[in-house]
This record gives sequence, structure tokens and C-alpha cells, in this order.
Amino acid sequence: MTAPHPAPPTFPMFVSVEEARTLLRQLLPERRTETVALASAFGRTLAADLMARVSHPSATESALDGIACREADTLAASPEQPTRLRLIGESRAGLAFAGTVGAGEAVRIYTGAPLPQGANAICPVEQLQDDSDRADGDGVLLLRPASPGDVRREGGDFEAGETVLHAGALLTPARVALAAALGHAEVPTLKPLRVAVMSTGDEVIEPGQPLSAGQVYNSNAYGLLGMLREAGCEAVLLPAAPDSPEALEQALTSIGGADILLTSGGVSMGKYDFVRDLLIQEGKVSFWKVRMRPGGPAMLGGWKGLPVFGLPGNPVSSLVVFQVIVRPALTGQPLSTLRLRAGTPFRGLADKTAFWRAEVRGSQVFDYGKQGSGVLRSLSDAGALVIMPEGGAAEVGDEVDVVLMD
Ligand SMILES: Nc1nc2c(c(=O)[nH]1)N[C@H]1C(S)=C(S)[C@@H](COP(=O)(O)OP(=O)(O)OC[C@H]3O[C@@H](n4cnc5c(N)ncnc54)[C@H](O)[C@@H]3O)O[C@H]1N2
Ligand code: MOO
Repeated sequence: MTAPHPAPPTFPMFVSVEEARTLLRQLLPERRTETVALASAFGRTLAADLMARVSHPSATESALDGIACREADTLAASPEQPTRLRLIGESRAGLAFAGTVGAGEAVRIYTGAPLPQGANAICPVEQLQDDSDRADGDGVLLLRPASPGDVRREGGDFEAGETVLHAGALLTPARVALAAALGHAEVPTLKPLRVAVMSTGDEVIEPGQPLSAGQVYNSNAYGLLGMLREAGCEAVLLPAAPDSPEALEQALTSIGGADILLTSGGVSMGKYDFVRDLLIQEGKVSFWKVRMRPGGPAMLGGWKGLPVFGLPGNPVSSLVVFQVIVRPALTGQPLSTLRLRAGTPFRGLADKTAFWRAEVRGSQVFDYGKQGSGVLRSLSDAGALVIMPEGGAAEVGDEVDVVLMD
């Protein structure tokens, strides 16, 4: 007697990394917008374009402490034959010189102070000598010509009315500073996604508790919490669930108010992989298994309307899947990579994208060696992943795509 042929799955299997990202994006709720004070904007995503309310610089100004004068008067200045100019006043940041600089004249000026009428160049204090002893009033000696390059033009950074930041931009510290400079006290942002994190497994023990042989501390949840916060999400840590369908079902059902749940463990081929079983039973599986290593068993489904992303339990796998699939989908930002030269060969896999742990040294990237999915210290030590596409390979000196993990 032959065994009955198992029914084919009703969901996609062995999807690509890109397909997995797209399927996850499709399950995420429409983002609401929320206007927040700049002090709370870091890490959020901008919900609308931001226009400059003012120009920066707001006036043509000096980039250095020194004197403002006419360049043409100073072209012959040198240490051997300094040029003498007559000082007629001062321009400070916030208190401009009211007059006009004429031929042979100069005004003391400070960084950020408005350039007086008539002047078009700056000579820094380091290139000046005092010459106030003469009877014809205050003078200054220039040891080199004044430079128009040390004048910052009004609007040279951005002009009032210009759109400078675009909807969808992640508000990094530099962009929050830019929003402030544009004149915005508050900014429209996407309300952060609320993401619940739940580890599963009878062997998973909270750090701080005694550990028996065969048990493992719950490292995945803590790595994921950090990665979620870095991605601008509101992360909620749930208690770990044991390997029992009833307990797991109970834990899933009691989650309220999350936009998505990330689980770790229980999605591979084992008898006790109940995340997999419950999601299949629920009938909302978007995919199971991704053509990648590590992280192949990842699964996406739903539970009573809550999207559930099942990360594999192996510590490296869960964090790598988060970084290359979940993070880009949650933030809407593409996976950030750089091109570096391989310092060691990197092999490829025929039918999977490989993410090899690697160390960046200078402009080169080196294979970390220990590529087991349980070698958690490898992620911390190596700090980077080399992406090797399906069927690809790299020799020493070839350019490869690299993801920084720290
Ligand atoms: N016969 C097969 N076995 C396995 C396959 C396969 O294709 N065929 N895939 C392997 C791969 S790849 C991975 S990855 C793992 C993923 O399995 P699960 O998602 O079911 O994870 P578990 O079995 O529950 O745990 C795996 C491993 O990770 C440790 N773990 C689990 N949770 C945590 C946690 N929160 N913190 C730290 N470590 C955790 C757990 O103790 C296990 O050692 O399956 C392979 N097997
Ligand atoms: O691919 Mo699993 O995710 O390596 O150990």
C-alpha cells in the first residue's frame, strides 16, 4: 500500500526575501498620522513634505571670526607686505553693522554675523595683525588676501519655500535638526506601529532565573526589542509561551492592541512546532519558508485579525530575518547596504540568498567563519552580513553587498 499523497499547501512556500517583505507589507495596517513636538520626533517617519519657513542662512554672513572688507583692496596682501585697512566698526551675530564698507575699509566680524553692505570677503583673525597705533585711527594689517569663499550666502543651505524633507523620510538626528532649522516646532509623523514580541519554547528561560542543562535564556526577545525600537516601533514584550497548542492559543488570544505580533521559535519541521500548526490551522498563512540562510523556516500568517510573523527560534536566524525582511517592511525603508570588497571568498547557495556574518575592516569585508545559526556571539562580534544572491559567489577583491548590524 502506498501512503496517501499529502494535500498541497494552500499558501506560497519558499518565497524570496523580496516576496516575503512585500507580503508582510500587505498585512500591515494603514498608518495613522500624528503631529508631535520636535523633541519627540526622533526615530519616527515623516508623514508629509516639510517646506522651509525661512532661508538658511537667513542673511549673507561670515563663516569665520575676522574682518569683512572688499576683496579687491586686499589682493596684494602677504606676510612680507601686509595690506592695511581702516577699521570702521563691528558686526556681531544678532547685531549687524549699519553702515557701508568703502574702499580701504574693514569691519570686525564674527562667525554667523551679517556681512555689511559694501563688503564681499573675509580675512580670518589668524591672518591679521593689529595696527591701531597710527594717528589716523584703528587699523588692521592683512597677511593674505580676504576670501569671498568665507562668506555664506543667504539661502545657500536652503531657501524659504523650498521643500527640503520629504514624506517617508526616517527622522534621524540630522533630519530632526534640519526640521528645526526649517522652522518647524512640530512635525507630522506616522504613528509608530505597536509590535508585540513573544518567544515560544518550553526550554526558553528568562535571564536571571536558574538554568538547567537543555534550557536556554530568552535572548531573541531582547534582541528584537532593541531592533524594533531602533526601527521606530513601539515594542511590547510579552511573556514567553510554552510548547503547548492550548497555552499558545491562549497567549495569542489574549494579545490586545498590537498592530502585529512577532513570535520566535516553533515554525520549523518539529512535532512541537506549534506556532506553525496554529497558523496553518487558522488558515491565514501568507507564506511559509523563505529562500534564505539563515532564517529559512520563517512564516507569516494571522490570528483573529492580528498579523503574526513567526521568526525562527535559532538566535541568529531570528535577528537576521528581522533585519532583512521585517525591518524594511515595518519602516517602509529599503534594506540599507553598502558595497565593499571581499577580503575572503564568500560562497553562494544554489537556491537561497545567503547572509553570511562578516567583519568589516577598512574598505574590505571578511568571512567571520562560524556561520551556525546558534552562534549568537557571532552577530555581536562580526557586526555585518554579506549578502550573497542565489547562485552567486565572490572571490577576494570582488565587490559584495554588506548590511551593517550594529
Ligand atoms: N528537520 C529539520 N529541522 C530543522 C530545519 C529543517 O529545515 N528541517 N530547519 C532548521 C532551521 S534552519 C531553523 S532556523 C530552526 C528553527 O526552528 P524553530 O523556529 O522551530 O525554532 P525552535 O526549534 O523552537 O528553536 C530552535 C533553536 O533556537 C533556540 N531558541 C528558541 N527560542 C529562543 C529564544 N527566545 N532565545 C534563544 N534561543 C532560542 C532553541 O532552544 C533551539 O535551539 O529549525 C531547524 N531545524
Ligand atoms: O536557517 Mo536556520 O534559520 O539557519 O538555522
